[in-house]
Amino acid sequence: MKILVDENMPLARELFASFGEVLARPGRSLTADDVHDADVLLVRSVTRVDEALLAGSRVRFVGTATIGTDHVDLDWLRAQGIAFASAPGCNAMSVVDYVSSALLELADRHDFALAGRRAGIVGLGNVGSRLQRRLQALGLEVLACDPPLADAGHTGLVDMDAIAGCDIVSFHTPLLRHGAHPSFHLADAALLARLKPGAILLNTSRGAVVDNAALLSALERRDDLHVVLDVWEGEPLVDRRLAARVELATPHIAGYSYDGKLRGTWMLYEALCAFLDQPPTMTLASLVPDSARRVLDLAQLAPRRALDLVYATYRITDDDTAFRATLDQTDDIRAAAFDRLRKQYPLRREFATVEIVHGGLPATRLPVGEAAMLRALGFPVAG
Ligand SMILES: NC(=O)c1ccc[n+]([C@@H]2O[C@H](COP(=O)([O-])OP(=O)(O)OC[C@H]3O[C@@H](n4cnc5c(N)ncnc54)[C@H](O)[C@@H]3O)[C@@H](O)[C@H]2O)c1
Ligand SMILES: O=C(O)[C@H](O)[C@H](O)COP(=O)(O)O
Repeated sequence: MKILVDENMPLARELFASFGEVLARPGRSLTADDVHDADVLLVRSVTRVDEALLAGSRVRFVGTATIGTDHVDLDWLRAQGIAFASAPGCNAMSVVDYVSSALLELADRHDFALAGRRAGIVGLGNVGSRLQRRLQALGLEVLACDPPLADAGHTGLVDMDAIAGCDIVSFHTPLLRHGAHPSFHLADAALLARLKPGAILLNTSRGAVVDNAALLSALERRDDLHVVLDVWEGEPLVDRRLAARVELATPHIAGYSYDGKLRGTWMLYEALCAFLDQPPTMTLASLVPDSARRVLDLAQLAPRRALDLVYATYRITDDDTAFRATLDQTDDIRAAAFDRLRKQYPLRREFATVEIVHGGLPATRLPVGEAAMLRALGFPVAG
């Protein structure tokens, strides 16, 4: 059996070699020629999977090691009887860690407290629901808008009018161009105009959920919005005028924790085992190498504010700085740099996996306030 995988998928050889020959290729430039004699195709979000790629090929199973599936023509796969699997929730905590870091950074920069602010989450699925819990733990009031969930009878949700009036608005919907609740350009000129002065807008979903041209024109007219963008219309080529006006700009790496990427590959391994009716012979925990272990030593941190605790683990400003350094290059070089930053992304562990110690020893009997702060941020603290 021939298994073609995106080269940006950690531990794919280790996981799939028992099924057959594993070939790794750059996902963005995969062609029908690369794919035609593969039996299994495993991609990430940068490969458009449709009739043009697969017609006439041997592929019987397609997996995407991502949450989003907007790059896959699911109807066509279904019509062809090609099995499909994605990785729902694989990197949701990574996005929550990213958004937490962004908000703590902006609160520090502009000297305001997050507690007591009102956050509006658009899309209360795997990411949104986990983010809701994190923000509530940090003392924010959280409203959520999710019309498909409301249609299904979920209560306590609000509409976009209520979201527009929040201090923080964060998008976590799939990119849907059709259907009852399309999300394409959900943040359009009208919604952007309704955001209150000082509002924080974050998009970590898909670039086109926010109308990028409308956002640029809003930011050219008003300087009272704080914007954090991880996803962009036209990736890998980003509008640099927009990037220049955004406070934190990153190259689609919110979900790029090591845990999130590995979990994505793992979920496809489980799905392929089920498809082939074979029991899994490995465990996810056994795949994490010792070199990926990350320790946060509280004795080496002073002061120990929430931002310091987070930055000892993940510093969003490093991603922002590295991305901005590429923006004055020619279009070709910038687009290549967007993909290179993602391919060579430094190892980042999710807060929940970091070992908390004090002076090298397991951290027991932490001051109550400190333990509560660590817990609210998602670090593994007992109690
Ligand atoms: N930047 C990144 O690295 C990164 C990482 C993970 C996910 N994502 C993106 O974030 C999206 C959300 O991830 P998820 O795991 O929470 O997905 P999910 O499918 O678990 O949840 C999406 C939620 O959005 C809701 N929704 C759908 N249309 C809506 C609309 N028009 N308005 C409001 N809500 C709507 C759905 O009902 C669902 O509850 C993914 O589809 C993916 O595109 C990006
Ligand atoms: O949908 C997802 O899971 C995320 O957007 C994911 O982080 C995308 O990463 P990529 O597939 O582009 O490597």
